Amino acid sequence: MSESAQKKVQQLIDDNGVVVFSKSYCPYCNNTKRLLDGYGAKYAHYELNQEEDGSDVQDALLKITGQRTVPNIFINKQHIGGNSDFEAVISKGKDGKKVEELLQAAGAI
Ligand SMILES: N[C@@H](CCC(=O)N[C@@H](CS)C(=O)NCC(=O)O)C(=O)O
Repeated sequence: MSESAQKKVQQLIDDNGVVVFSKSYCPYCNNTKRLLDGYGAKYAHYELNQEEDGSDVQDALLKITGQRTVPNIFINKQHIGGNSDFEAVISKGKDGKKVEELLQAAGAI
């Protein structure tokens, strides 16, 4: 597992209020982006199928989050999970906060 890929992942998480590790052809990823767009949220996305280090980054994500599938979503440096996890946050909130509050705290809206 590449140490630089792990650093890349951490940097993207640290530098962006919301980050979506994604694959451009993935319908779940597109749904997550559509939902974020619906809130008018700013987010970074890293398309693993379009980056040379995409498979190293995917391995790093597995190590860091225990999740290999995309989308792999972080809000305010907190791991959210995949699209279905994000949908659950939208309907139920997380740690007593609504999704809008989480996005606001992240500086995304
Ligand atoms: N339940 C997951 C499903 C995500 C999923 O199945 N993503 C596919 C791509 S569309 C995936 O990551 N496949 C493995 C891979 O691309 O390495 C979610 O809601 O995010």
